[in-house]
Amino acid sequence: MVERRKPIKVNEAIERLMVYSVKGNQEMIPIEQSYGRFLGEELIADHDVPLFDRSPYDGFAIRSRDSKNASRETPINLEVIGEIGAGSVFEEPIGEMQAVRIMTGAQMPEDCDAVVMLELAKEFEEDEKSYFQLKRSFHSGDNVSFKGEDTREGTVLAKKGTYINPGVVALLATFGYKHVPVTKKPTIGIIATGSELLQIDEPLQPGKIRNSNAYMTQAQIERAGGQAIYYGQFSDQFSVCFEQVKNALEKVDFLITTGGVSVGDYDYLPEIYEALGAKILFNKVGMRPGSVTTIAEINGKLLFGLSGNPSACYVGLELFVRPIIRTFLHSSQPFVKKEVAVLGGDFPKPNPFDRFVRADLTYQDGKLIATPSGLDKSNVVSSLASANVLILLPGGTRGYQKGSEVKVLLIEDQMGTTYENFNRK
Ligand SMILES: Nc1nc2c(c(=O)[nH]1)N[C@H]1C(S)=C(S)[C@@H](COP(=O)(O)OP(=O)(O)OC[C@H]3O[C@@H](n4cnc5c(N)ncnc54)[C@H](O)[C@@H]3O)O[C@H]1N2
Ligand code: MOO
Ligand SMILES: [Mg+2]
Repeated sequence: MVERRKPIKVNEAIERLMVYSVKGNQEMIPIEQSYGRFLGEELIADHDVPLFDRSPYDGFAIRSRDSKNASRETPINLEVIGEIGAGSVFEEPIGEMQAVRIMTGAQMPEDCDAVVMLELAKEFEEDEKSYFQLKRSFHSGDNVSFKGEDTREGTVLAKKGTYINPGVVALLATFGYKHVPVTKKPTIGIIATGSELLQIDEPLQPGKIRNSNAYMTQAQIERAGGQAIYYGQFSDQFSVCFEQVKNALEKVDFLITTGGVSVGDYDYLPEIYEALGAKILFNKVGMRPGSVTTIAEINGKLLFGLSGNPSACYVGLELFVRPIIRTFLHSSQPFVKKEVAVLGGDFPKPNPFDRFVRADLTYQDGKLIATPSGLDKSNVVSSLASANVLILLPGGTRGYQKGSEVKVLLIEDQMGTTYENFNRK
């Protein structure tokens, strides 16, 4: 008699799993390699930015009070006594009706408090001295970029666990991080099981398929911020797979297997968990695809038994492995971001389980439109390539019509969300 498994809800599965999430340690890496990593420490401004008042324009630094009476009818002439390019400092005193030619980014001379753009100054020479004519008055602070206006010393600019995007890289450079503290990537082993699997470069043979899951999961792990270690593909033999799983488990932070997790004659993963003495957290989830996703724990280490079916494997990884990777990286938003979209095509298939439909998200007239990206079967691989979201269709309905409001999971987004937001109905 085949084993009857009792499905649990997706959120219940996530909650059981997250009990075993762990957080990683820090390492220092060169800033050039920091893009796409996760901050290992809070980023706090240790000085004001800018550190000095500076000119935001090419122009003339003036003492605003000298311009008080300037107007179209009564223009004034200011003498230009020097010039400063960005990176230089003008230290001489500036007297009444005097100005300094100043370039964008240069530090304001101490005696000046406003900048006249070059376009407003009519320059001329007289008695070998330089002057410009000005036809309007300026207030103190006009056209000055002030010390600390960008950010103040002591401000927390990014939390530990923040995804390092190019903007964060700019901040790191601004504060002198030649080396950046990041969290070490978790190592995630991958083992593909299946006697039908061909190596990627083998010619096709009757009854056999190429192993796509191994490479797909490597890419997904990298997108999530982990370090994938591929341990190879193995035929459906208990002893071979058991040894591989046992050995790989010792070397990695988490282990993924694909295939062999259902109730078939050659699905050996359940026996392997038993032989290892691992605790099964769940072996059936009320979702499609990926209902067979099985997660076990041994000595605090998680073993992700993902389905062999490519789409089920893909969804299982995004829902269960990704938050574990992101939590390891100290992200406070480890879950896939959820948004509201309009369903771009009918989805008539009724389903008792929650369904995660591969879909393509586009923008039309200010709305997000999510359109299923191909055949919605768990063993399908072609609908994955153009999928940038998973449409979440709650179970227990007779299907969904085009135009319905649906929730979508943004699998290409890097910012993520909290469990509370992810779980919100
Ligand atoms: N009697 C039942 N049969 C099945 C059930 C069930 O509840 N009762 N569940 C079905 C569901 S749902 C899924 S999903 C699959 C899960 O199967 P397994 O996780 O055990 O995976 P396999 O049997 O090894 O393979 C399934 C499928 O995927 C292909 N595959 C496997 N590995 C790869 C790979 N690395 N790259 C590409 N494709 C792969 C494999 O050839 C099979 O076609 O079970 C259902 N059956
Ligand atoms: O795990 Mo299966 O994908 O529900 O078809
Ligand atoms: Mg199977």
